[in-house]
Amino acid sequence: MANTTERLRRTMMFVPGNNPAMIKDAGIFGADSIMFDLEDAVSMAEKDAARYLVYEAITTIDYGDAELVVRINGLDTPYYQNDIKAMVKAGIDVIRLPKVETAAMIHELESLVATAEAEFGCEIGSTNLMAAIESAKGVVNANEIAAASDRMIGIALSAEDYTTDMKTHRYPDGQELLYARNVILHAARAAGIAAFDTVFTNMDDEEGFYRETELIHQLGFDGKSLVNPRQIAMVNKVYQPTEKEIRNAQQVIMAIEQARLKGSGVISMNGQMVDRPVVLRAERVMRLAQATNLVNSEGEYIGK
Ligand SMILES: CC(C)(COP(=O)(O)OP(=O)(O)OC[C@H]1O[C@@H](n2cnc3c(N)ncnc32)[C@H](O)[C@@H]1OP(=O)(O)O)[C@@H](O)C(=O)NCCC(=O)NCCSC(=O)C[C@@](O)(CC(=O)O)C(=O)O
Ligand SMILES: [Mg+2]
Repeated sequence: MANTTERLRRTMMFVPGNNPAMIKDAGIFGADSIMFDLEDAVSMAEKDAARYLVYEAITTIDYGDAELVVRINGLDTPYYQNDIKAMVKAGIDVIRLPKVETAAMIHELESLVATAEAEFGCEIGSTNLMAAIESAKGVVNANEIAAASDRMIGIALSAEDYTTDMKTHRYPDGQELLYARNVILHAARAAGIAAFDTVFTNMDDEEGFYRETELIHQLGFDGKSLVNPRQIAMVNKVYQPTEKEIRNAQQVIMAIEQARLKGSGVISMNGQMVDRPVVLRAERVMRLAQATNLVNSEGEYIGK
Protein backbone atom coordinates (compact mmCIF):
# COMPACT_ATOMS: atom_id res chain seq x y z
CA MET A 1 0.00 0.00 0.00
CA ALA A 2 1.22 3.45 -0.85
CA ASN A 3 1.61 6.12 1.81
CA THR A 4 -1.89 7.59 1.70
CA THR A 5 -1.66 9.96 4.66
CA GLU A 6 -3.88 12.84 3.51
CA ARG A 7 -2.50 16.26 4.22
CA LEU A 8 -2.94 19.52 2.37
CA ARG A 9 -0.42 19.76 -0.44
CA ARG A 10 -1.81 22.59 -2.54
CA THR A 11 1.39 24.58 -2.69
CA MET A 12 4.91 23.13 -2.95
CA MET A 13 7.32 26.06 -3.24
CA PHE A 14 10.79 25.67 -4.73
CA VAL A 15 13.48 27.45 -2.73
CA PRO A 16 16.93 27.58 -4.38
CA GLY A 17 19.34 25.66 -2.13
CA ASN A 18 22.11 28.19 -2.67
CA ASN A 19 20.13 31.26 -1.57
CA PRO A 20 20.51 31.87 2.21
CA ALA A 21 18.02 34.77 2.31
CA MET A 22 15.25 32.81 0.60
CA ILE A 23 16.00 29.72 2.71
CA LYS A 24 15.87 31.72 5.94
CA ASP A 25 12.48 33.30 5.18
CA ALA A 26 10.84 30.43 3.29
CA GLY A 27 8.58 29.56 6.22
CA ILE A 28 6.79 32.89 6.48
CA PHE A 29 4.69 32.63 3.32
CA GLY A 30 2.40 29.77 4.36
CA ALA A 31 3.28 27.19 1.68
CA ASP A 32 1.95 23.73 2.51
CA SER A 33 5.31 22.26 1.45
CA ILE A 34 8.69 23.98 1.20
CA MET A 35 10.90 22.35 -1.43
CA PHE A 36 14.62 23.07 -1.12
CA ASP A 37 16.29 22.64 -4.49
CA LEU A 38 19.71 21.08 -4.86
CA GLU A 39 19.22 20.37 -8.58
CA ASP A 40 18.68 22.79 -11.45
CA ALA A 41 18.53 26.05 -9.45
CA VAL A 42 22.07 25.34 -8.17
CA SER A 43 25.18 25.59 -10.35
CA MET A 44 27.73 22.73 -10.38
CA ALA A 45 30.21 24.87 -8.48
CA GLU A 46 27.74 25.35 -5.60
CA LYS A 47 26.39 21.80 -5.20
CA ASP A 48 28.32 20.97 -2.00
CA ALA A 49 27.75 24.41 -0.43
CA ALA A 50 24.01 24.23 -1.17
CA ARG A 51 23.71 20.77 0.40
CA TYR A 52 25.46 22.03 3.52
CA LEU A 53 23.27 25.16 3.66
CA VAL A 54 20.03 23.19 3.30
CA TYR A 55 21.19 20.68 5.94
CA GLU A 56 21.86 23.53 8.38
CA ALA A 57 18.50 25.14 7.61
CA ILE A 58 16.49 21.95 8.14
CA THR A 59 18.23 21.17 11.41
CA THR A 60 18.12 24.69 12.87
CA ILE A 61 15.20 26.71 11.44
CA ASP A 62 11.61 26.21 12.63
CA TYR A 63 9.43 26.00 9.52
CA GLY A 64 6.25 25.42 11.55
CA ASP A 65 3.73 22.98 10.07
CA ALA A 66 5.15 23.10 6.56
CA GLU A 67 6.16 19.79 5.05
CA LEU A 68 9.87 19.88 4.17
CA VAL A 69 10.82 18.48 0.78
CA VAL A 70 14.19 18.45 -0.94
CA ARG A 71 14.74 18.04 -4.67
CA ILE A 72 18.02 16.12 -4.83
CA ASN A 73 20.25 15.82 -7.86
CA GLY A 74 19.43 13.14 -10.44
CA LEU A 75 20.73 9.57 -10.44
CA ASP A 76 22.93 10.41 -13.44
CA THR A 77 24.99 12.95 -11.45
CA PRO A 78 27.90 12.58 -9.00
CA TYR A 79 25.89 14.35 -6.25
CA TYR A 80 22.80 12.30 -5.42
CA GLN A 81 24.38 9.86 -2.95
CA ASN A 82 25.72 12.66 -0.75
CA ASP A 83 22.40 14.50 -1.14
CA ILE A 84 20.45 11.46 0.11
CA LYS A 85 22.77 10.87 3.09
CA ALA A 86 22.70 14.51 4.21
CA MET A 87 18.95 14.93 3.81
CA VAL A 88 18.06 11.69 5.60
CA LYS A 89 20.44 12.64 8.42
CA ALA A 90 18.74 16.06 8.62
CA GLY A 91 15.34 14.37 8.98
CA ILE A 92 13.75 15.66 5.76
CA ASP A 93 10.07 14.71 5.32
CA VAL A 94 10.16 13.99 1.57
CA ILE A 95 12.87 13.43 -1.04
CA ARG A 96 11.83 14.46 -4.57
CA LEU A 97 13.78 12.67 -7.29
CA PRO A 98 13.93 14.65 -10.55
CA LYS A 99 13.77 13.25 -14.10
CA VAL A 100 12.31 9.88 -13.09
CA GLU A 101 11.77 7.57 -16.05
CA THR A 102 11.42 4.08 -14.54
CA ALA A 103 10.28 2.32 -11.37
CA ALA A 104 13.86 0.98 -11.05
CA MET A 105 15.04 4.54 -10.32
CA ILE A 106 12.64 4.73 -7.38
CA HIS A 107 13.84 1.30 -6.18
CA GLU A 108 17.44 2.56 -6.23
CA LEU A 109 16.47 5.71 -4.33
CA GLU A 110 14.49 3.66 -1.79
CA SER A 111 17.41 1.34 -1.15
CA LEU A 112 19.86 4.23 -0.57
CA VAL A 113 17.36 6.01 1.71
CA ALA A 114 16.86 2.84 3.80
CA THR A 115 20.64 2.42 4.14
CA ALA A 116 20.99 6.06 5.24
CA GLU A 117 18.12 5.72 7.74
CA ALA A 118 19.88 2.72 9.30
CA GLU A 119 23.26 4.53 9.33
CA PHE A 120 21.88 7.63 11.08
CA GLY A 121 19.53 5.82 13.47
CA CYS A 122 16.37 7.19 11.85
CA GLU A 123 13.15 5.21 11.96
CA ILE A 124 13.17 2.92 8.91
CA GLY A 125 10.48 4.13 6.50
CA SER A 126 10.29 7.63 7.98
CA THR A 127 11.54 9.36 4.81
CA ASN A 128 8.85 9.71 2.16
CA LEU A 129 9.56 9.87 -1.56
CA MET A 130 8.11 11.54 -4.62
CA ALA A 131 8.99 11.53 -8.30
CA ALA A 132 9.13 14.34 -10.84
CA ILE A 133 8.18 13.19 -14.32
CA GLU A 134 9.99 15.30 -16.90
CA SER A 135 10.09 13.25 -20.14
CA ALA A 136 8.02 11.17 -22.53
CA LYS A 137 9.57 8.00 -21.06
CA GLY A 138 8.54 9.08 -17.58
CA VAL A 139 4.96 9.67 -18.72
CA VAL A 140 4.83 6.29 -20.48
CA ASN A 141 6.02 4.57 -17.23
CA ALA A 142 3.99 6.74 -14.84
CA ASN A 143 1.84 3.88 -13.50
CA GLU A 144 4.85 1.79 -12.44
CA ILE A 145 6.66 4.83 -11.04
CA ALA A 146 3.68 5.87 -8.91
CA ALA A 147 3.32 2.35 -7.50
CA ALA A 148 7.06 1.69 -7.09
CA SER A 149 7.29 2.08 -3.31
CA ASP A 150 5.22 2.27 -0.13
CA ARG A 151 7.13 5.46 0.62
CA MET A 152 5.75 7.31 -2.41
CA ILE A 153 3.51 10.25 -1.50
CA GLY A 154 3.11 11.72 -4.97
CA ILE A 155 4.23 12.29 -8.53
CA ALA A 156 4.69 15.65 -10.21
CA LEU A 157 4.67 16.91 -13.76
CA SER A 158 7.72 19.01 -14.62
CA ALA A 159 6.66 20.85 -17.74
CA GLU A 160 9.82 22.81 -18.46
CA ASP A 161 11.94 19.70 -19.06
CA TYR A 162 8.96 17.71 -20.40
CA THR A 163 8.13 20.19 -23.19
CA THR A 164 11.83 20.32 -24.11
CA ASP A 165 11.88 16.53 -24.38
CA MET A 166 8.71 16.64 -26.49
CA LYS A 167 10.30 19.17 -28.90
CA THR A 168 7.71 21.81 -28.12
CA HIS A 169 7.37 24.61 -25.56
CA ARG A 170 4.70 25.91 -23.23
CA TYR A 171 1.64 27.60 -24.70
CA PRO A 172 -0.94 29.72 -22.83
CA ASP A 173 -3.75 27.17 -23.33
CA GLY A 174 -1.66 24.21 -22.07
CA GLN A 175 -2.78 21.82 -24.87
CA GLU A 176 0.77 20.46 -25.09
CA LEU A 177 0.45 19.22 -21.46
CA LEU A 178 -3.04 17.74 -21.59
CA TYR A 179 -1.96 14.11 -22.18
CA ALA A 180 0.83 14.18 -19.56
CA ARG A 181 -1.42 15.84 -16.98
CA ASN A 182 -4.08 13.18 -17.43
CA VAL A 183 -1.63 10.27 -17.38
CA ILE A 184 0.08 11.55 -14.23
CA LEU A 185 -3.21 12.18 -12.51
CA HIS A 186 -4.53 8.71 -13.33
CA ALA A 187 -1.27 7.03 -12.28
CA ALA A 188 -1.33 8.88 -8.96
CA ARG A 189 -4.97 8.14 -8.24
CA ALA A 190 -4.57 4.46 -9.17
CA ALA A 191 -1.64 4.21 -6.74
CA GLY A 192 -3.47 6.17 -4.02
CA ILE A 193 -0.95 9.02 -3.93
CA ALA A 194 -0.98 12.75 -4.69
CA ALA A 195 -0.58 14.43 -8.09
CA PHE A 196 1.19 17.78 -8.45
CA ASP A 197 1.01 20.09 -11.40
CA THR A 198 3.98 21.91 -12.82
CA VAL A 199 5.54 25.32 -12.15
CA PHE A 200 4.26 28.48 -13.88
CA THR A 201 7.22 30.72 -14.54
CA ASN A 202 5.84 34.04 -15.82
CA MET A 203 5.53 36.04 -12.60
CA ASP A 204 3.83 38.95 -14.39
CA ASP A 205 1.00 36.88 -15.90
CA GLU A 206 -1.46 36.56 -13.01
CA GLU A 207 -4.38 35.91 -15.33
CA GLY A 208 -2.49 33.02 -16.97
CA PHE A 209 -1.57 31.63 -13.57
CA TYR A 210 -5.23 31.65 -12.42
CA ARG A 211 -6.35 30.05 -15.69
CA GLU A 212 -3.83 27.21 -15.30
CA THR A 213 -4.62 26.70 -11.60
CA GLU A 214 -8.36 26.56 -12.28
CA LEU A 215 -7.75 23.95 -14.98
CA ILE A 216 -5.61 21.69 -12.78
CA HIS A 217 -8.04 22.08 -9.87
CA GLN A 218 -10.87 21.01 -12.17
CA LEU A 219 -8.85 18.00 -13.40
CA GLY A 220 -8.26 16.86 -9.81
CA PHE A 221 -4.62 17.70 -8.99
CA ASP A 222 -3.81 18.01 -5.28
CA GLY A 223 -1.73 21.10 -5.92
CA LYS A 224 1.08 22.72 -7.82
CA SER A 225 4.82 23.23 -7.70
CA LEU A 226 5.54 26.96 -7.34
CA VAL A 227 8.56 29.20 -7.84
CA ASN A 228 7.41 32.36 -6.06
CA PRO A 229 5.64 33.16 -2.77
CA ARG A 230 3.14 35.44 -4.57
CA GLN A 231 1.67 32.32 -6.18
CA ILE A 232 0.66 30.73 -2.84
CA ALA A 233 -2.39 32.89 -2.11
CA MET A 234 -3.59 32.52 -5.70
CA VAL A 235 -3.53 28.71 -5.50
CA ASN A 236 -5.22 28.72 -2.09
CA LYS A 237 -7.96 30.97 -3.46
CA VAL A 238 -8.72 28.51 -6.26
CA TYR A 239 -8.56 25.45 -3.95
CA GLN A 240 -10.65 26.98 -1.14
CA PRO A 241 -14.19 25.55 -1.10
CA THR A 242 -16.88 28.20 -1.54
CA GLU A 243 -19.53 28.94 1.11
CA LYS A 244 -22.11 27.36 -1.20
CA GLU A 245 -20.02 24.16 -1.57
CA ILE A 246 -19.53 23.95 2.21
CA ARG A 247 -23.23 24.46 3.00
CA ASN A 248 -24.17 21.91 0.35
CA ALA A 249 -21.63 19.42 1.78
CA GLN A 250 -23.09 19.91 5.28
CA GLN A 251 -26.60 19.26 3.91
CA VAL A 252 -25.42 16.13 2.09
CA ILE A 253 -23.79 14.71 5.23
CA MET A 254 -26.90 15.44 7.33
CA ALA A 255 -29.21 14.00 4.65
CA ILE A 256 -27.28 10.75 4.35
CA GLU A 257 -27.22 10.34 8.15
CA GLN A 258 -31.02 10.62 8.16
CA ALA A 259 -31.23 8.12 5.30
CA ARG A 260 -28.96 5.65 7.10
CA LEU A 261 -31.14 5.85 10.23
CA LYS A 262 -33.97 4.69 7.98
CA GLY A 263 -31.77 1.90 6.60
CA SER A 264 -31.13 3.50 3.18
CA GLY A 265 -27.86 4.43 1.44
CA VAL A 266 -29.45 6.78 -1.06
CA ILE A 267 -31.70 9.83 -0.67
CA SER A 268 -33.04 12.70 -2.74
CA MET A 269 -31.97 16.21 -1.67
CA ASN A 270 -33.40 19.27 -3.47
CA GLY A 271 -34.15 17.03 -6.44
CA GLN A 272 -30.59 15.69 -6.50
CA MET A 273 -29.70 12.04 -5.84
CA VAL A 274 -27.31 11.68 -2.91
CA ASP A 275 -25.38 8.38 -2.70
CA ARG A 276 -21.93 7.20 -1.61
CA PRO A 277 -19.71 9.08 -4.12
CA VAL A 278 -21.62 12.32 -3.43
CA VAL A 279 -21.07 11.77 0.31
CA LEU A 280 -17.35 11.05 -0.15
CA ARG A 281 -16.97 14.31 -2.12
CA ALA A 282 -18.91 16.21 0.57
CA GLU A 283 -16.66 14.76 3.29
CA ARG A 284 -13.60 15.90 1.33
CA VAL A 285 -15.03 19.43 1.01
CA MET A 286 -15.53 19.47 4.80
CA ARG A 287 -11.96 18.25 5.44
CA LEU A 288 -10.66 21.06 3.18
CA ALA A 289 -12.94 23.57 4.92
CA GLN A 290 -11.68 22.45 8.34
CA ALA A 291 -8.04 22.54 7.23
CA THR A 292 -8.48 26.07 5.91
CA ASN A 293 -10.41 27.27 8.99
CA LEU A 294 -13.61 27.99 7.06
CA VAL A 295 -15.67 26.01 9.60
CA ASN A 296 -15.47 25.75 13.38
CA SER A 297 -15.00 22.55 15.36
CA GLU A 298 -18.77 21.91 15.12
CA GLY A 299 -18.51 22.10 11.32
CA GLU A 300 -20.42 25.44 11.12
CA TYR A 301 -19.38 27.84 8.35
CA ILE A 302 -17.46 30.80 9.80
CA GLY A 303 -15.94 32.16 6.56
CA LYS A 304 -12.86 34.34 6.57
C1 LIG B 1 11.25 33.47 -10.10
C2 LIG B 1 12.10 34.42 -9.30
C3 LIG B 1 13.46 34.58 -9.97
C4 LIG B 1 11.36 35.77 -9.27
O1 LIG B 1 12.19 36.67 -8.56
P1 LIG B 1 11.66 38.09 -8.09
O2 LIG B 1 12.83 38.83 -7.59
O3 LIG B 1 10.84 38.70 -9.17
O4 LIG B 1 10.72 37.69 -6.88
P2 LIG B 1 9.87 38.68 -5.94
O5 LIG B 1 8.45 38.28 -6.07
O6 LIG B 1 10.20 40.08 -6.22
O7 LIG B 1 10.37 38.28 -4.50
C5 LIG B 1 9.75 38.85 -3.36
C6 LIG B 1 10.40 38.33 -2.12
O8 LIG B 1 10.18 36.89 -2.04
C7 LIG B 1 11.44 36.22 -2.01
N1 LIG B 1 11.32 35.05 -2.85
C8 LIG B 1 11.08 35.01 -4.17
N2 LIG B 1 11.02 33.74 -4.60
C9 LIG B 1 11.24 32.97 -3.52
C10 LIG B 1 11.29 31.58 -3.34
N3 LIG B 1 11.13 30.71 -4.34
N4 LIG B 1 11.49 31.11 -2.09
C11 LIG B 1 11.64 31.95 -1.04
N5 LIG B 1 11.62 33.29 -1.17
C12 LIG B 1 11.40 33.78 -2.39
C13 LIG B 1 12.44 37.24 -2.57
O9 LIG B 1 13.74 36.95 -2.10
C14 LIG B 1 11.90 38.52 -2.06
O10 LIG B 1 12.24 38.67 -0.72
P3 LIG B 1 12.65 40.13 -0.14
O11 LIG B 1 13.82 40.56 -0.94
O12 LIG B 1 12.94 39.87 1.31
O13 LIG B 1 11.44 41.01 -0.37
C15 LIG B 1 12.26 33.91 -7.82
O14 LIG B 1 11.00 33.87 -7.26
C16 LIG B 1 13.00 32.59 -7.72
O15 LIG B 1 14.21 32.56 -7.73
N6 LIG B 1 12.27 31.48 -7.57
C17 LIG B 1 12.81 30.15 -7.45
C18 LIG B 1 13.26 29.63 -8.82
C19 LIG B 1 13.59 28.16 -8.77
O16 LIG B 1 13.73 27.56 -7.74
N7 LIG B 1 13.71 27.51 -9.95
C20 LIG B 1 14.01 26.11 -10.06
C21 LIG B 1 12.78 25.28 -9.97
S1 LIG B 1 11.84 25.21 -11.46
C22 LIG B 1 12.62 24.03 -12.44
O17 LIG B 1 13.67 23.57 -12.14
C23 LIG B 1 11.87 23.53 -13.65
C24 LIG B 1 11.29 22.12 -13.41
O18 LIG B 1 12.31 21.20 -13.09
C25 LIG B 1 10.27 22.23 -12.29
C26 LIG B 1 9.70 20.94 -11.72
O19 LIG B 1 10.33 19.91 -11.70
O20 LIG B 1 8.54 20.99 -11.21
C27 LIG B 1 10.68 21.66 -14.73
O21 LIG B 1 11.33 20.90 -15.45
O22 LIG B 1 9.52 22.05 -14.99
MG1 LIG C 1 13.19 20.07 -14.53
